[in-house]
Parts: sequence; structure tokens; C-alpha cells
Amino acid sequence: MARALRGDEASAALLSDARARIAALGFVPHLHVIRLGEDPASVSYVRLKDKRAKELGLKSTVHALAEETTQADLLSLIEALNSDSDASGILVQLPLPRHVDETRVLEAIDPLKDVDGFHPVNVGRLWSGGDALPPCTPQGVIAMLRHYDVDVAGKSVVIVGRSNIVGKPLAALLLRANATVTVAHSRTPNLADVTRGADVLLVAVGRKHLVTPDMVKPGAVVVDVGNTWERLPDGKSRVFGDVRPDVGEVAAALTPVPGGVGPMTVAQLLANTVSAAELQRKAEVTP
Ligand SMILES: Nc1nc(=O)c2c([nH]1)NC[C@@H]1CN(c3ccc(C(=O)N[C@@H](CCC(=O)O)C(=O)O)cc3)C=[N+]21
Repeated sequence: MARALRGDEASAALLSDARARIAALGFVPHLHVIRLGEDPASVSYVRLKDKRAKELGLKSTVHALAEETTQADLLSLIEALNSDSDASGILVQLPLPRHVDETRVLEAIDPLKDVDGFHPVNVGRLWSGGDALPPCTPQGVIAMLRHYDVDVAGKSVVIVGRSNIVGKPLAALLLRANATVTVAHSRTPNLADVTRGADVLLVAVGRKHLVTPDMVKPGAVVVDVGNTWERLPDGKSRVFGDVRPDVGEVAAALTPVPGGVGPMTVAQLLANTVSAAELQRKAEVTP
């Protein structure tokens, strides 16, 4: 059986480092999360972020706005938080309702407060090697691999999925770590032939159990970024990954869902909130 790469275990180092950096700052960073509407997954993720932020000792405010909130009102809130020195980090939970232009909203956030790392300035710096706030899930995956001593340098790494949130930034981070990176997606013919070449396989598509054991090289490390919610006959909701659990019979190591990448994403968000506070302080003293 594959080794389980556990998010609770791997995030401990990230969180204790964040705690020490908060103490060194001399003030408590403040995370602001904005959510529109009542999509059950968004409500539950935002609640988790708020809870973990407070457990770490950060200040955390959730702005739960109506689904019908206008783009202009959302932009005014973001501008108010941009100029509020007590707001260290701003996150707008995605997906947004259809009447709101996601690009406009993400570009309105001050890059130094952009704890999601989605602003074009942070995306550009991520690819060119500058001082960027990295996106939480991809950087959380890197922290996970580092914690379990998975060295990607010189390895054949395959990412399935090319989203702006996970696949593309993950490619940037893995290139920086000297991996040979292949990005596969829905238009890749013979996906299994590509995934079978991977020493490290990362799957971020959002389709339940897309990856089966025949698609995985024996001994590979497999990271499952999938989160598909399903309501079961008993009325309870459960979350499923993109990787079928029996992949654990061929892989050397596998991240479980839940309990793998998800907790790393949240821990990285908190670490980014501390980084944002540090960057803002640096910008104040060096005009
Ligand atoms: N602006 C923005 N930034 C995001 O980072 C963002 C977003 N929008 N929209 C949705 C996705 C999804 N996402 C997750 C966060 C935590 C878990 C997580 O902790 N999952 C638990 C299970 C869920 C639970 O226990 O409630 C686990 O895998 O163990 C998963 C997924 C962040 N996202």
C-alpha cells in the first residue's frame, strides 16, 4: 500500500513557522474573506478558513454578502480594504456569481494584500522568479512534497489540469524546483500514456476518480487536488478526489481526500496572510 501523504502532518511546520513570524511582527495580521451567496461548498470552505485563522491567532473577518451584490459594491469594499491599514490580506471566494466579472475583481485587489496570489502582478512574479505571494493550493502542494522529502529535481512530473488556480501556477513552481514538467488537459489524446510516464503525478481536474490504477507508473508519487462534493442517499455530503483510492495499490505515496491537499491549502493561506503583513511593512520602510 502507498504511503499516505497527510495534510495535517505536513502543515504543522508551516503553521508553527507562521506563529513565530506573527510574534516577530509585533502586531496581529488581519485576514478578510469576502463571499457572495450561499453556495454550500463556499460557505463551508470560508468557515474553515476563518476557524483555522483564529486558531493560529490571526484576526479574521468574513464579509458574507448577498448573491445579488453588485460588482460596483464589491469593488467599493475591496477599495476600502485596500486602504485600510488593519487589513493585511484580502480573499474573494470563487466562484463568483455570473453577473460579476471575476478578472475585474481580482485585479482590484492590492497585490501586496492578494493572499490568493491571483493578481496578474503576483502571477507574473511567480513565473519570472520575483517576490510573489504564491497561490495557496500550488504552494501547499510544494510544501507537502518538501515535508515528505519528495525531490522533484530532474524528475518527470505530470500535471493533469490547466486552471489558473492550480495547474498553471503549479507548473511554474515545479519548473523552479527543476522538474521536467508536462501539463495535460481535457484535449490531451491518450491521457493514460502521458500519466504513466510520471514519476510524480498531480491531478487537478475536478472529476471524481478520473485517475485509475492502470494510468499510474508503479512506485509513482500521486497528489490528488480534486474536491468533488456529492450528496449520498443518506442525505449527507461527501468529498471525493480525482484519484480512485485503489491507485494506492500501485503508487508509492498518495495524498488522501479529504485530509491531503485541502488542509495544506488552508495552512498556506494563513502563511500568505503573514507574508502579506511582512511585505506591507517592508514597503512602508523602503519607499
Ligand atoms: N478565492 C479562492 N481561493 C481559494 O483558495 C479557493 C476558492 N476561492 N474557491 C474554492 C477553492 C477550494 N478550496 C479548498 C479549501 C480547503 C479545502 C479543504 O480543506 N478540504 C478538506 C475537506 C473539506 C472539509 O473538511 O470541509 C480536505 O480536503 O481535507 C478544500 C478546498 C479553496 N478554494
